Amino acid sequence: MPNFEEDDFPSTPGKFKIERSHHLHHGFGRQFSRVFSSTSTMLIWVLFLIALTVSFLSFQTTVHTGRSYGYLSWADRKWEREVRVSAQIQRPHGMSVLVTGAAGFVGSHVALALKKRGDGVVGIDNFNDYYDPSLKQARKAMLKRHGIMVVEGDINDAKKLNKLFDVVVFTHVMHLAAQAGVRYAMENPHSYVHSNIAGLVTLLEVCKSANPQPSIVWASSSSVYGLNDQVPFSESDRTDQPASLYAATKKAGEEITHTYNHIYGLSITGLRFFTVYGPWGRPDMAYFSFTRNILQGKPITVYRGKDRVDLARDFTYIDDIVKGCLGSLDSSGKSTGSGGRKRGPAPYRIFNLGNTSPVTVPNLVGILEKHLKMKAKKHFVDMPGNGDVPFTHANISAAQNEFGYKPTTDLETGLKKFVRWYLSYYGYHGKYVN
Ligand SMILES: O=C(O)[C@H]1O[C@H](OP(=O)(O)OP(=O)(O)OC[C@H]2O[C@@H](n3ccc(=O)[nH]c3=O)[C@H](O)[C@@H]2O)[C@H](O)[C@@H](O)[C@H]1O
Repeated sequence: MPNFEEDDFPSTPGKFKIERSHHLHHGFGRQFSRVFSSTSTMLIWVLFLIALTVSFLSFQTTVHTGRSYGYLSWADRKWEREVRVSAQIQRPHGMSVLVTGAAGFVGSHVALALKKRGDGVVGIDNFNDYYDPSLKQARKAMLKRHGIMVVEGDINDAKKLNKLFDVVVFTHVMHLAAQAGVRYAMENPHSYVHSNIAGLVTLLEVCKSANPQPSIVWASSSSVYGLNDQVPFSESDRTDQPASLYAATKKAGEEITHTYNHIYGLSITGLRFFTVYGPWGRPDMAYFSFTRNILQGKPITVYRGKDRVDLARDFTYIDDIVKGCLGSLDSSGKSTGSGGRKRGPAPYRIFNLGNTSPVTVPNLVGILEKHLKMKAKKHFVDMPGNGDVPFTHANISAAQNEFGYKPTTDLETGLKKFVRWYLSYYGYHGKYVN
């Protein structure tokens, strides 16, 4: 691994540098004022020290980026070669795609689908421990077997992102790295700001300065509809009443990407995913944790809405979502800017990617019981006021018209595939399941 793989980076940009120079100047300043009485001598020494500090810092930067003086270690070269190979396009008119969150659920599926059809793919993921990182490592290993490299790094790390853009001319960015989960936002609000706001801005800054600029497709969320009660949810419906901080950060993402489209000419497509599920899924989601608990004989908590009305979700199978992502990339149109300047208007699009047939949570449990051949121990509780919404239901006609999006997997079929994967992945033979 080259050094920059292990580098720390400030999550508040500039903070580290400011403190460092402050310390240097004050500490040395006090010492020298004792030694030199003449003001002019001291001034010369101060100037000399500033020059020395500046040249030292620029040398450090050179060593880290390996750019300005042609310095490149063997490890850097090997890493760059791996990145280039992973990004190689293997079909006519193919694309080279940077997939953020590539070790995540949707990211790993999209990366694989792109690679399989001959596109170049490089992934980046911070492998955080929001849920079991070993599942992320397993997805990474699976991608590696298919020739896809996943770089370990955070989207707040502009240096690492710039390095990737130096090595590869990315035509597209599929931005799926995010802090997911609706209810966890009450526990750890800052992680949502860190990834979904600050990380997004860092990524957009890098993309806007890239030459040529890539087209960007990114994951928004059905949760932006919040308390909207128009059914089914259309892209033109109200999205200014979020029910969770997660939803609010995704909505903010839609506004932020709009400004980058408007000012810099970046081509932007936001996809509002509706409760995506399937093999290699996220352990924090209901269908996944219910499966685990049912198999372990543990109770599950089923939330109920006002007046004991069942909650419902427009559960959408991963393969349908992948088709929607690829369709969005293929139809995204080009960014128009270069060198950080807009040259003309670029596409700005938002699409729902749902299944168009909501299913209640008790029905979801019933399907799982059938596939697992086991009964769930259900505890019904009133929906806590923690960001949940009573139902979701997508109108998908915009995506259908634009790139032929048409989901084909119902919940019964999709959960059967999920259960098969779950049992095989966790080696379940009637014993303890992790
Ligand atoms: O579409 C999205 O944009 C979001 O989809 C997903 O959120 P949700 O639709 O809330 O999925 P999920 O947690 O599986 O709960 C499903 C149902 O089970 C109910 N639920 C949940 C947990 C529980 O213990 N009991 C329960 O009844 C719960 O009340 C709900 O009715 C993603 O996680 C999120 O990251 C985001 O992408």
